[in-house]
Amino acid sequence: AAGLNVQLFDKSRGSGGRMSSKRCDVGDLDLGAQYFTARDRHFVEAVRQWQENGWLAEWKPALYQSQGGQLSLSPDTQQRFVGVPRMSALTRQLLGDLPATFACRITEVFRGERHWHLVDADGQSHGPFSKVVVAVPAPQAVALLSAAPKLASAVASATMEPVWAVALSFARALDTPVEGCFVQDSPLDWLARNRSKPGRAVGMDSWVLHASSAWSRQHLDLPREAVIEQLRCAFAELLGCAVPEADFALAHRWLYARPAQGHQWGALADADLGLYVCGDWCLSGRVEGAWLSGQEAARRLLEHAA
Ligand SMILES: Cc1cc2nc3c(=O)[nH]c(=O)nc-3n(C[C@H](O)[C@H](O)[C@H](O)COP(=O)(O)OP(=O)(O)OC[C@H]3O[C@@H](n4cnc5c(N)ncnc54)[C@H](O)[C@@H]3O)c2cc1C
Ligand SMILES: NC(=O)C1=CN([C@@H]2O[C@H](COP(=O)(O)OP(=O)(O)OC[C@H]3O[C@@H](n4cnc5c(N)ncnc54)[C@H](OP(=O)(O)O)[C@@H]3O)[C@@H](O)[C@H]2O)CC=C1
Repeated sequence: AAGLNVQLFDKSRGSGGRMSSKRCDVGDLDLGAQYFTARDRHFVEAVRQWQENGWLAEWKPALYQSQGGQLSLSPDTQQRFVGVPRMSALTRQLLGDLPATFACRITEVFRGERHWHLVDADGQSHGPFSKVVVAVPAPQAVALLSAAPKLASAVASATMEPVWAVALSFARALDTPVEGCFVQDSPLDWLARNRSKPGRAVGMDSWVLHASSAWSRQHLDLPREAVIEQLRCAFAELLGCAVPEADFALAHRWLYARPAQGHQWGALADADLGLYVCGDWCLSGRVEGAWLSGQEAARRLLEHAA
Protein backbone atom coordinates (compact mmCIF):
# COMPACT_ATOMS: atom_id res chain seq x y z
CA ALA A 1 0.00 0.00 0.00
CA ALA A 2 2.94 2.35 0.63
CA GLY A 3 4.34 1.71 -2.85
CA LEU A 4 7.48 -0.23 -1.92
CA ASN A 5 8.46 -3.23 -4.05
CA VAL A 6 7.96 -6.37 -1.99
CA GLN A 7 9.06 -9.92 -2.73
CA LEU A 8 7.60 -12.73 -0.61
CA PHE A 9 9.18 -16.15 0.01
CA ASP A 10 7.35 -19.05 1.67
CA LYS A 11 8.47 -22.62 2.21
CA SER A 12 4.92 -23.91 1.70
CA ARG A 13 3.29 -24.68 -1.64
CA GLY A 14 0.73 -21.94 -1.06
CA SER A 15 -0.10 -19.01 1.16
CA GLY A 16 -1.82 -19.19 4.53
CA GLY A 17 0.71 -20.62 6.98
CA ARG A 18 -1.23 -21.65 10.07
CA MET A 19 -4.40 -20.30 8.40
CA SER A 20 -3.97 -22.73 5.53
CA SER A 21 -6.53 -25.24 4.32
CA LYS A 22 -5.84 -28.69 2.95
CA ARG A 23 -7.44 -29.67 -0.34
CA CYS A 24 -8.61 -33.26 -0.01
CA ASP A 25 -10.90 -35.61 -1.94
CA VAL A 26 -13.54 -34.91 0.72
CA GLY A 27 -13.30 -31.12 0.21
CA ASP A 28 -11.20 -28.33 1.69
CA LEU A 29 -10.40 -28.66 5.37
CA ASP A 30 -9.20 -25.89 7.69
CA LEU A 31 -6.60 -27.76 9.72
CA GLY A 32 -5.10 -24.74 11.49
CA ALA A 33 -6.97 -21.59 12.52
CA GLN A 34 -10.65 -22.47 12.79
CA TYR A 35 -12.10 -18.99 12.87
CA PHE A 36 -11.01 -15.61 14.09
CA THR A 37 -12.38 -12.82 16.19
CA ALA A 38 -11.78 -9.07 15.86
CA ARG A 39 -11.38 -6.84 18.92
CA ASP A 40 -8.85 -4.16 17.97
CA ARG A 41 -10.62 -1.34 16.09
CA HIS A 42 -8.14 -1.35 13.20
CA PHE A 43 -8.60 -5.07 12.72
CA VAL A 44 -12.38 -4.70 13.08
CA GLU A 45 -12.27 -2.22 10.19
CA ALA A 46 -10.09 -4.51 8.04
CA VAL A 47 -12.44 -7.44 8.71
CA ARG A 48 -15.44 -5.29 7.76
CA GLN A 49 -13.77 -4.46 4.45
CA TRP A 50 -12.84 -8.09 3.72
CA GLN A 51 -16.39 -9.14 4.52
CA GLU A 52 -17.72 -6.50 2.14
CA ASN A 53 -15.35 -7.87 -0.54
CA GLY A 54 -16.81 -11.35 0.01
CA TRP A 55 -13.47 -12.79 1.19
CA LEU A 56 -14.84 -13.95 4.52
CA ALA A 57 -18.13 -14.54 6.28
CA GLU A 58 -19.46 -14.81 9.78
CA TRP A 59 -19.63 -18.35 11.17
CA LYS A 60 -22.47 -18.99 13.62
CA PRO A 61 -22.08 -22.59 14.77
CA ALA A 62 -24.25 -24.43 17.27
CA LEU A 63 -21.59 -23.95 19.93
CA TYR A 64 -21.06 -26.36 22.81
CA GLN A 65 -18.62 -26.87 25.63
CA SER A 66 -17.48 -30.07 27.26
CA GLN A 67 -16.22 -30.10 30.84
CA GLY A 68 -15.59 -33.19 32.93
CA GLY A 69 -17.25 -35.25 30.18
CA GLN A 70 -20.44 -33.16 30.33
CA LEU A 71 -21.54 -31.70 27.01
CA SER A 72 -23.68 -28.56 27.13
CA LEU A 73 -24.81 -25.81 24.77
CA SER A 74 -22.61 -22.74 25.16
CA PRO A 75 -24.06 -20.00 22.98
CA ASP A 76 -22.51 -16.55 23.15
CA THR A 77 -22.63 -13.27 21.28
CA GLN A 78 -19.02 -13.33 20.02
CA GLN A 79 -18.70 -12.72 16.26
CA ARG A 80 -16.47 -15.35 14.59
CA PHE A 81 -15.22 -15.13 11.01
CA VAL A 82 -13.90 -17.63 8.46
CA GLY A 83 -12.41 -17.24 4.98
CA VAL A 84 -14.72 -18.43 2.19
CA PRO A 85 -14.81 -20.94 0.63
CA ARG A 86 -11.83 -21.97 2.77
CA MET A 87 -9.76 -20.26 5.44
CA SER A 88 -6.76 -19.68 3.16
CA ALA A 89 -8.94 -17.86 0.59
CA LEU A 90 -8.40 -14.73 2.65
CA THR A 91 -4.61 -14.88 2.36
CA ARG A 92 -4.88 -15.53 -1.41
CA GLN A 93 -6.92 -12.35 -1.73
CA LEU A 94 -4.59 -10.31 0.45
CA LEU A 95 -1.60 -11.53 -1.56
CA GLY A 96 -3.15 -10.32 -4.82
CA ASP A 97 -0.47 -10.11 -7.50
CA LEU A 98 2.42 -9.48 -5.13
CA PRO A 99 5.51 -11.33 -6.41
CA ALA A 100 5.70 -14.52 -4.35
CA THR A 101 8.01 -17.53 -4.51
CA PHE A 102 6.51 -20.65 -2.92
CA ALA A 103 8.17 -23.94 -1.97
CA CYS A 104 11.23 -21.84 -1.12
CA ARG A 105 12.65 -22.36 2.36
CA ILE A 106 14.98 -19.55 3.36
CA THR A 107 17.91 -20.89 5.34
CA GLU A 108 20.09 -17.82 5.65
CA VAL A 109 19.60 -14.07 5.78
CA PHE A 110 22.89 -12.21 5.52
CA ARG A 111 23.96 -8.63 5.08
CA GLY A 112 26.49 -7.64 2.45
CA GLU A 113 28.16 -4.25 2.48
CA ARG A 114 24.91 -2.35 1.88
CA HIS A 115 22.19 -4.85 1.15
CA TRP A 116 20.51 -8.01 2.38
CA HIS A 117 20.70 -11.36 0.61
CA LEU A 118 18.72 -14.52 1.23
CA VAL A 119 19.84 -18.09 0.60
CA ASP A 120 17.31 -20.88 0.16
CA ALA A 121 17.51 -24.60 0.95
CA ASP A 122 18.69 -25.34 -2.61
CA GLY A 123 21.61 -22.95 -2.16
CA GLN A 124 20.16 -20.31 -4.47
CA SER A 125 20.55 -16.69 -3.43
CA HIS A 126 17.96 -13.96 -3.71
CA GLY A 127 18.47 -10.23 -3.50
CA PRO A 128 19.78 -7.64 -3.06
CA PHE A 129 17.13 -6.21 -0.73
CA SER A 130 17.23 -3.00 1.29
CA LYS A 131 15.12 -4.46 4.13
CA VAL A 132 13.98 -7.87 5.33
CA VAL A 133 10.86 -8.75 7.32
CA VAL A 134 11.01 -12.18 8.96
CA ALA A 135 7.40 -13.30 9.58
CA VAL A 136 7.65 -16.91 10.77
CA PRO A 137 7.10 -18.68 14.13
CA ALA A 138 9.69 -17.55 16.72
CA PRO A 139 11.72 -20.81 16.88
CA GLN A 140 12.06 -20.76 13.08
CA ALA A 141 12.91 -17.04 13.04
CA VAL A 142 15.94 -17.43 15.32
CA ALA A 143 17.95 -19.24 12.64
CA LEU A 144 17.37 -16.35 10.24
CA LEU A 145 18.57 -13.64 12.62
CA SER A 146 22.28 -14.38 12.99
CA ALA A 147 23.05 -10.90 11.61
CA ALA A 148 21.41 -9.37 14.69
CA PRO A 149 22.35 -11.43 17.79
CA LYS A 150 20.40 -9.23 20.24
CA LEU A 151 17.25 -9.59 18.17
CA ALA A 152 17.85 -13.32 17.88
CA SER A 153 18.14 -13.76 21.64
CA ALA A 154 14.91 -11.80 22.30
CA VAL A 155 13.10 -13.98 19.74
CA ALA A 156 14.59 -17.16 21.23
CA SER A 157 12.83 -16.37 24.52
CA ALA A 158 9.42 -16.84 22.83
CA THR A 159 8.68 -20.55 22.92
CA MET A 160 5.82 -22.22 21.07
CA GLU A 161 3.59 -25.22 21.75
CA PRO A 162 2.60 -28.02 19.34
CA VAL A 163 -0.92 -29.11 18.35
CA TRP A 164 -2.01 -32.35 16.65
CA ALA A 165 -4.93 -31.76 14.27
CA VAL A 166 -7.04 -34.63 12.96
CA ALA A 167 -9.71 -34.55 10.26
CA LEU A 168 -12.36 -37.27 10.14
CA SER A 169 -14.95 -37.58 7.35
CA PHE A 170 -18.05 -39.73 7.43
CA ALA A 171 -20.20 -40.67 4.44
CA ARG A 172 -23.20 -40.83 6.77
CA ALA A 173 -23.64 -37.71 8.93
CA LEU A 174 -23.13 -38.18 12.67
CA ASP A 175 -26.29 -37.95 14.71
CA THR A 176 -25.40 -34.87 16.77
CA PRO A 177 -26.40 -31.19 16.79
CA VAL A 178 -22.83 -30.10 17.71
CA GLU A 179 -21.09 -27.79 15.19
CA GLY A 180 -18.28 -26.40 17.33
CA CYS A 181 -17.11 -27.29 20.84
CA PHE A 182 -14.61 -25.92 23.37
CA VAL A 183 -13.27 -28.93 25.27
CA GLN A 184 -11.69 -29.31 28.69
CA ASP A 185 -10.55 -32.40 30.65
CA SER A 186 -9.86 -34.40 27.48
CA PRO A 187 -7.02 -35.01 25.02
CA LEU A 188 -9.03 -32.66 22.76
CA ASP A 189 -9.41 -28.94 23.22
CA TRP A 190 -11.55 -28.06 20.19
CA LEU A 191 -13.67 -29.61 17.48
CA ALA A 192 -15.58 -28.20 14.52
CA ARG A 193 -18.00 -29.52 11.92
CA ASN A 194 -16.77 -28.39 8.53
CA ARG A 195 -20.15 -28.20 6.78
CA SER A 196 -21.44 -25.68 9.35
CA LYS A 197 -18.98 -23.09 8.03
CA PRO A 198 -20.29 -20.79 5.29
CA GLY A 199 -19.38 -21.58 1.69
CA ARG A 200 -18.18 -25.16 2.35
CA ALA A 201 -19.28 -28.06 0.15
CA VAL A 202 -21.96 -30.18 1.85
CA GLY A 203 -20.72 -33.65 0.90
CA MET A 204 -19.17 -35.84 3.54
CA ASP A 205 -19.66 -34.95 7.19
CA SER A 206 -16.10 -33.76 7.96
CA TRP A 207 -14.81 -32.77 11.39
CA VAL A 208 -11.58 -31.13 12.50
CA LEU A 209 -10.34 -32.10 15.96
CA HIS A 210 -7.54 -30.30 17.80
CA ALA A 211 -5.67 -31.96 20.62
CA SER A 212 -4.65 -29.84 23.59
CA SER A 213 -1.05 -28.63 23.60
CA ALA A 214 -0.35 -30.76 26.70
CA TRP A 215 -1.55 -33.94 24.96
CA SER A 216 0.22 -32.98 21.74
CA ARG A 217 3.52 -32.41 23.57
CA GLN A 218 3.24 -35.81 25.27
CA HIS A 219 2.40 -37.56 21.97
CA LEU A 220 4.60 -35.57 19.63
CA ASP A 221 6.16 -38.62 17.96
CA LEU A 222 3.17 -40.95 18.02
CA PRO A 223 2.52 -42.44 14.55
CA ARG A 224 -0.27 -40.65 12.68
CA GLU A 225 -2.57 -43.72 12.71
CA ALA A 226 -2.34 -43.91 16.51
CA VAL A 227 -3.03 -40.17 16.87
CA ILE A 228 -6.13 -40.53 14.67
CA GLU A 229 -7.40 -43.50 16.68
CA GLN A 230 -6.82 -41.93 20.11
CA LEU A 231 -8.47 -38.64 19.13
CA ARG A 232 -11.35 -40.46 17.41
CA CYS A 233 -12.01 -42.31 20.69
CA ALA A 234 -11.91 -39.04 22.68
CA PHE A 235 -14.29 -37.51 20.11
CA ALA A 236 -16.76 -40.43 20.38
CA GLU A 237 -16.67 -40.29 24.17
CA LEU A 238 -17.32 -36.55 24.11
CA LEU A 239 -20.22 -36.62 21.62
CA GLY A 240 -21.89 -39.60 23.27
CA CYS A 241 -23.21 -40.84 19.92
CA ALA A 242 -22.03 -43.66 17.68
CA VAL A 243 -18.86 -42.67 15.83
CA PRO A 244 -17.98 -45.32 13.26
CA GLU A 245 -14.58 -45.79 11.65
CA ALA A 246 -14.05 -42.69 9.50
CA ASP A 247 -14.31 -43.04 5.71
CA PHE A 248 -11.42 -40.59 5.43
CA ALA A 249 -8.93 -39.53 8.08
CA LEU A 250 -5.74 -37.53 8.26
CA ALA A 251 -3.50 -36.14 10.97
CA HIS A 252 -1.35 -33.03 10.80
CA ARG A 253 1.22 -32.05 13.40
CA TRP A 254 1.71 -28.34 13.97
CA LEU A 255 5.07 -28.14 15.74
CA TYR A 256 4.78 -24.41 16.42
CA ALA A 257 1.04 -23.93 16.77
CA ARG A 258 0.68 -21.38 19.53
CA PRO A 259 2.98 -19.22 21.66
CA ALA A 260 3.51 -20.61 25.16
CA GLN A 261 3.14 -17.12 26.61
CA GLY A 262 1.60 -13.80 25.51
CA HIS A 263 3.78 -10.78 24.75
CA GLN A 264 3.10 -7.14 24.05
CA TRP A 265 6.01 -6.66 21.65
CA GLY A 266 4.03 -5.55 18.63
CA ALA A 267 6.98 -6.29 16.37
CA LEU A 268 10.75 -6.47 16.90
CA ALA A 269 13.38 -4.73 14.83
CA ASP A 270 16.94 -3.64 14.33
CA ALA A 271 15.86 -0.61 12.33
CA ASP A 272 19.42 0.58 11.64
CA LEU A 273 20.17 -2.72 9.94
CA GLY A 274 16.74 -2.81 8.24
CA LEU A 275 15.72 -6.13 9.81
CA TYR A 276 12.16 -6.61 11.13
CA VAL A 277 10.51 -9.57 12.87
CA CYS A 278 6.78 -10.08 13.33
CA GLY A 279 4.20 -12.80 13.91
CA ASP A 280 1.32 -13.79 16.17
CA TRP A 281 3.80 -14.69 18.95
CA CYS A 282 4.71 -10.98 19.29
CA LEU A 283 1.13 -10.38 20.52
CA SER A 284 -1.83 -12.65 21.14
CA GLY A 285 -1.13 -15.93 19.31
CA ARG A 286 -4.23 -15.44 17.17
CA VAL A 287 -4.99 -14.34 13.62
CA GLU A 288 -5.75 -10.84 14.87
CA GLY A 289 -2.37 -10.74 16.68
CA ALA A 290 -0.55 -11.87 13.51
CA TRP A 291 -2.21 -9.13 11.46
CA LEU A 292 -1.55 -6.42 14.05
CA SER A 293 2.08 -7.51 14.40
CA GLY A 294 2.55 -7.32 10.61
CA GLN A 295 1.02 -3.85 10.60
CA GLU A 296 3.40 -2.75 13.36
CA ALA A 297 6.44 -4.11 11.50
CA ALA A 298 5.32 -2.23 8.37
CA ARG A 299 4.74 0.96 10.35
CA ARG A 300 8.23 0.85 11.85
CA LEU A 301 9.82 0.01 8.51
CA LEU A 302 8.11 2.94 6.77
CA GLU A 303 8.90 5.29 9.65
CA HIS A 304 12.59 4.46 9.28
CA ALA A 305 12.47 4.68 5.49
CA ALA A 306 11.02 8.22 5.57
C1 LIG B 1 -4.08 -25.83 15.10
C2 LIG B 1 -4.22 -24.32 15.16
C3 LIG B 1 -5.43 -23.74 15.49
C4 LIG B 1 -5.56 -22.36 15.53
N1 LIG B 1 -6.77 -21.82 15.79
C5 LIG B 1 -6.92 -20.48 15.75
C6 LIG B 1 -8.19 -19.90 15.88
O1 LIG B 1 -9.20 -20.60 15.97
N2 LIG B 1 -8.29 -18.54 15.85
C7 LIG B 1 -7.18 -17.75 15.73
O2 LIG B 1 -7.32 -16.51 15.71
N3 LIG B 1 -5.95 -18.28 15.57
C8 LIG B 1 -5.81 -19.62 15.58
N4 LIG B 1 -4.58 -20.16 15.40
C9 LIG B 1 -3.41 -19.28 15.32
C10 LIG B 1 -3.29 -18.61 13.94
O3 LIG B 1 -3.33 -19.60 12.93
C11 LIG B 1 -1.97 -17.88 13.92
O4 LIG B 1 -1.97 -16.93 14.96
C12 LIG B 1 -1.68 -17.11 12.62
O5 LIG B 1 -2.09 -17.82 11.49
C13 LIG B 1 -0.19 -16.83 12.60
O6 LIG B 1 0.15 -16.12 11.44
P1 LIG B 1 1.67 -15.71 11.20
O7 LIG B 1 1.70 -15.02 9.91
O8 LIG B 1 2.22 -15.04 12.41
O9 LIG B 1 2.49 -17.09 11.09
P2 LIG B 1 2.30 -18.35 10.16
O10 LIG B 1 0.88 -18.50 9.75
O11 LIG B 1 2.95 -19.49 10.85
O12 LIG B 1 3.12 -17.97 8.83
C14 LIG B 1 4.49 -18.17 8.70
C15 LIG B 1 4.81 -18.57 7.26
O13 LIG B 1 6.22 -18.64 7.13
C16 LIG B 1 6.56 -19.75 6.36
N5 LIG B 1 7.94 -20.12 6.76
C17 LIG B 1 8.40 -20.56 7.95
N6 LIG B 1 9.74 -20.71 7.93
C18 LIG B 1 10.13 -20.35 6.69
C19 LIG B 1 11.40 -20.29 6.04
N7 LIG B 1 12.53 -20.63 6.68
N8 LIG B 1 11.45 -19.89 4.76
C20 LIG B 1 10.30 -19.55 4.09
N9 LIG B 1 9.09 -19.58 4.66
C21 LIG B 1 9.01 -19.98 5.93
C22 LIG B 1 5.52 -20.79 6.68
O14 LIG B 1 5.38 -21.72 5.62
C23 LIG B 1 4.27 -19.93 6.86
O15 LIG B 1 3.54 -19.81 5.67
C24 LIG B 1 -4.43 -21.53 15.29
C25 LIG B 1 -3.20 -22.13 14.95
C26 LIG B 1 -3.10 -23.50 14.86
C27 LIG B 1 -1.79 -24.13 14.45
N1 LIG C 1 -5.02 -24.86 18.72
C1 LIG C 1 -4.15 -23.91 18.51
O1 LIG C 1 -3.01 -24.13 18.17
C2 LIG C 1 -4.56 -22.52 18.67
C3 LIG C 1 -5.86 -22.24 19.00
N2 LIG C 1 -6.26 -21.01 19.18
C4 LIG C 1 -7.65 -20.86 19.50
O2 LIG C 1 -8.14 -19.84 18.72
C5 LIG C 1 -9.36 -19.40 19.28
C6 LIG C 1 -9.34 -17.95 19.08
O3 LIG C 1 -9.42 -17.19 20.26
P1 LIG C 1 -10.39 -15.96 20.29
O4 LIG C 1 -10.11 -15.20 21.52
O5 LIG C 1 -10.24 -15.22 19.01
O6 LIG C 1 -11.81 -16.66 20.23
P2 LIG C 1 -12.98 -16.89 21.29
O7 LIG C 1 -13.36 -15.64 21.95
O8 LIG C 1 -14.01 -17.64 20.54
O9 LIG C 1 -12.35 -17.93 22.33
C7 LIG C 1 -11.43 -17.63 23.35
C8 LIG C 1 -11.46 -18.72 24.41
O10 LIG C 1 -12.55 -18.46 25.30
C9 LIG C 1 -13.25 -19.65 25.64
N3 LIG C 1 -14.61 -19.52 25.09
C10 LIG C 1 -15.03 -18.56 24.24
N4 LIG C 1 -16.33 -18.70 23.97
C11 LIG C 1 -16.76 -19.75 24.67
C12 LIG C 1 -18.01 -20.38 24.79
N5 LIG C 1 -19.09 -19.95 24.11
N6 LIG C 1 -18.12 -21.43 25.60
C13 LIG C 1 -17.04 -21.90 26.28
N7 LIG C 1 -15.80 -21.33 26.21
C14 LIG C 1 -15.66 -20.28 25.41
C15 LIG C 1 -12.41 -20.76 25.06
O11 LIG C 1 -11.36 -21.04 25.99
P3 LIG C 1 -11.31 -22.33 26.90
O12 LIG C 1 -11.72 -23.49 26.07
O13 LIG C 1 -12.26 -22.00 27.98
O14 LIG C 1 -9.88 -22.36 27.34
C16 LIG C 1 -11.73 -20.11 23.87
O15 LIG C 1 -10.55 -20.81 23.52
C17 LIG C 1 -9.38 -19.89 20.68
O16 LIG C 1 -10.29 -20.97 20.71
C18 LIG C 1 -7.97 -20.42 20.89
O17 LIG C 1 -7.90 -21.53 21.75
C19 LIG C 1 -5.38 -19.89 19.04
C20 LIG C 1 -4.01 -20.24 18.68
C21 LIG C 1 -3.62 -21.53 18.50
